[in-house]
Parts: sequence; C-alpha cells; structure tokens
Amino acid sequence: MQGTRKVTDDIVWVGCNDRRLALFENLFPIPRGVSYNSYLIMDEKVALMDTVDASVTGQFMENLEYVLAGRGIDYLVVQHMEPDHCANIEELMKRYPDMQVVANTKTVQMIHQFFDVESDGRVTLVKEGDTLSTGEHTLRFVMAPMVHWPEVMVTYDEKDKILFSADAFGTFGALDGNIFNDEIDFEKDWLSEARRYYSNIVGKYGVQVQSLLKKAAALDVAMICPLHGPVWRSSLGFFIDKYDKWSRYEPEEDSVVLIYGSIYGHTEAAVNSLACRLADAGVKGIKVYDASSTHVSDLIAEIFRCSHVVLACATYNGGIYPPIENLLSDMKALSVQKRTVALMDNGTWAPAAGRMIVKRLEEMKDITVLEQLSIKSVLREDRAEDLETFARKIVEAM
Ligand SMILES: Cc1cc2nc3c(=O)[nH]c(=O)nc-3n(C[C@H](O)[C@H](O)[C@H](O)COP(=O)(O)O)c2cc1C
Repeated sequence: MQGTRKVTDDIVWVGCNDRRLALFENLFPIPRGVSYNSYLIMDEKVALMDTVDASVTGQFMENLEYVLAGRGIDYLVVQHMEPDHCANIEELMKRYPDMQVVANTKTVQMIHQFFDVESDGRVTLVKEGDTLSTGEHTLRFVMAPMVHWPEVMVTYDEKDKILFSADAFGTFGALDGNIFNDEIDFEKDWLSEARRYYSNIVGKYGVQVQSLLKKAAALDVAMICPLHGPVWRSSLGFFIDKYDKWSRYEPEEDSVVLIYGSIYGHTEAAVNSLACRLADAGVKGIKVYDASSTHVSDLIAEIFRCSHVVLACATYNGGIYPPIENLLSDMKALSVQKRTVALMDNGTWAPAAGRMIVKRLEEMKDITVLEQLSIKSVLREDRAEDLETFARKIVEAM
C-alpha cells in the first residue's frame, strides 16, 4: 500500500520511514527512526529527486508505481551518493531503460564504485549553475561539496522556488504522516534531534555549510525539501538561523552543560553540587550528563547548544576515563570550536585527567580553558569555598 504526500500540485513526497534501524551509519542511536525522503516531479517529463535506503526499497517502489500510474521516469537526479539515498539507482536503471541519470562527474565516478552498471548514454552530466527543464519546472544545480560528501549537489526548482537540499536541513526521526514543518511542533519535538543530526553528521563541515548558505541566500527559496526529516514550507528563517549558528560554531544559548565521567560516583556528586551553585547564580538551561550512559552524539549536540561546558573526569589508570576520552576525540573530529570549558578532575593517588584533558582541548580550535578544580577522591564541605569560587568564575565568564 502506498504512503505518499503531495508537496505541490505536481510534486509528491515518495519517501519512506525506517523505525527498525537501531543505529544510523551503524553508529548513532535513532530511537525515533529516520525518514529517507525522495520526491517525484510529475511534469511533462518526470524527474525523481534521489532514491532511498535499501531497507525500504519495497515500500519505495510501491510509492513510485502509485504516483507514476503507468508513466516512466525520465530523469533520476542524484544529489548524494551515500547509500541511504542512492541504494536504488541500479534497480531503477533496469526498470526504466530510457531514464537519464542526472549527476555531476564525482557522482558518476561513485555510481561506478557502488554499482556494476553501464552508464554510456544513460548520464546527463551537470555542473554548477546548469539547468534542466522538465516542462514547466526548471531545475538549477548548485554544487555543495562536503555537505556532507564531496559529490553533493542541491537543486533549485525555479517554478515552485523549492530547494532540494540533500542532507542539509535534515533531521533524525521518522515522519508520522505529518511531513510538513507546519504540521508538527518542530521546536518542541524535533529540534534536539535536528541538532544531534547536524552536529554529528554535518558538524565537521561548518565552512562548507556556510558557503552553501551563501549560495542559497541568493535564491528566492519558499520551500526546503531535505533528504531526512520534515519538509519546510513556512518559517524557513527559524531553521536557516539554526544552521547558520551551528555552522559558525556559535552556541545557541548562554548556558552550561556539565558532563562527567565517574567510576564510583564522587565526581558525579561534585558535579551535582556545582550545578546547584550555577542555578543559584541564575544560570538557566543547565544540563548534567553521565558520559558513561549518554551516547556521545547527544553530548556533542548539547555542546553545540551551550556556550559553556564543564568536563568532570576521574583519573583512570593514569589517564582520562574512557567515556570522556571518547568525547574529546569526537569533539576534535567534529571540529567543535568557540566554547569555554571548565574542568574538574578526580584521582585517589595521582589525579592526572585534568592536565591531560587540557592538552587535548589545546589541540582544538578556539577553546578557552577557564578553570580547573582538582578533587582527591571526595569533594567535602571543607572545600565549599573552592567550589563556590569555581562556580563564580564560570558565571563571570558567561
Ligand atoms: C581501574 C581504576 C584505575 C584508577 N586509576 C587511577 C589513577 O591512575 N590515578 C588516580 O589518582 N586515581 C585512579 N583511580 C581512582 C579514581 O580516579 C577514583 O575512582 C576517583 O578518585 C573517585 O572518583 P569517582 O567516585 O568519581 O570514581 C582509579 C580507579 C579505578 C577503578
């Protein structure tokens, strides 16, 4: 049975949801699933914007056949060669022998790497600024390398002012029938997953996202159709603003996220005491996370949200407790920048985690290390003043 939604009079969402997949990219937990969006433009010529993941091919083909109602596909526009979007290229080339694959040179190279297909006479090569008419619609191609693979391009539909934005403006989360942003409460129900998607999937490529945003600003965009998550047809500025902030590595909120790695709970207790003092000083939006039980992708997302970070860590075998070590690796890999970090470390005979974390933070760009509070096993009342001073310095830096 088909499950499709009309986006405009002649453009239809033919995407699919996966609520069974536990780990996106075999790495990121997706408790709310994910959508693989694909769009059919039913013009004089029929164009399909990307395909979907192999796991949902059956549903995708039903959706396509229903909307096509006996027509063929003239063009398959391949904006992104990541397998969650391109898995059906080979099958569609077989089913629709007259279909042209619309792609740039890098994409064609990847098609041959992923699929054993003969592309002679089957490819319409495009580059920056090229256009393709399907009748009433004119599609203009805009290259967006490294948002988030090198071959990525986005497509602007001049007729309906739609930006088909590939992975940009995507989010984790399956679509529950309500595929449009004005049918859901995005800020309440989707923003945190959108932030987690951005910061972990595209976060490393802030510079490239900025250059795509500049190109998009020159277009009159009325709707954004990404490859994951809701379609934007109102209040576009809200999400564009978030993308602008995230890609400049600017925090969304003046707030503090406290992340601890604690074996027996004493570092955790010190963090809880600190959180109370920060709250007493008027800090809002504080969040405390145990790095052992919180997925690192959530921690990264929270660091993207907050201006200030407290890392608290027990010393483990002369080094950094592994969950915090893992977080630091991810922060560097994802190019986290422009944050102020305060440190708490703990050790029973030779606390070392603090200075080792400082070294790791110094390898990152534009990270200010504010203050360090060292604990010997337990933070007791006799150090209340030290904790008070530590909290005050964080607040003063905000
Ligand atoms: C396997 C293991 C290795 C540890 N290695 C060190 C160490 O090298 N240096 C040190 O000062 N403390 C070390 N500790 C002590 C921890 O840092 C200790 O758990 C901490 O002082 C108390 O904080 P917590 O209750 O938050 O774990 C180690 C603890 C464990 C369980």
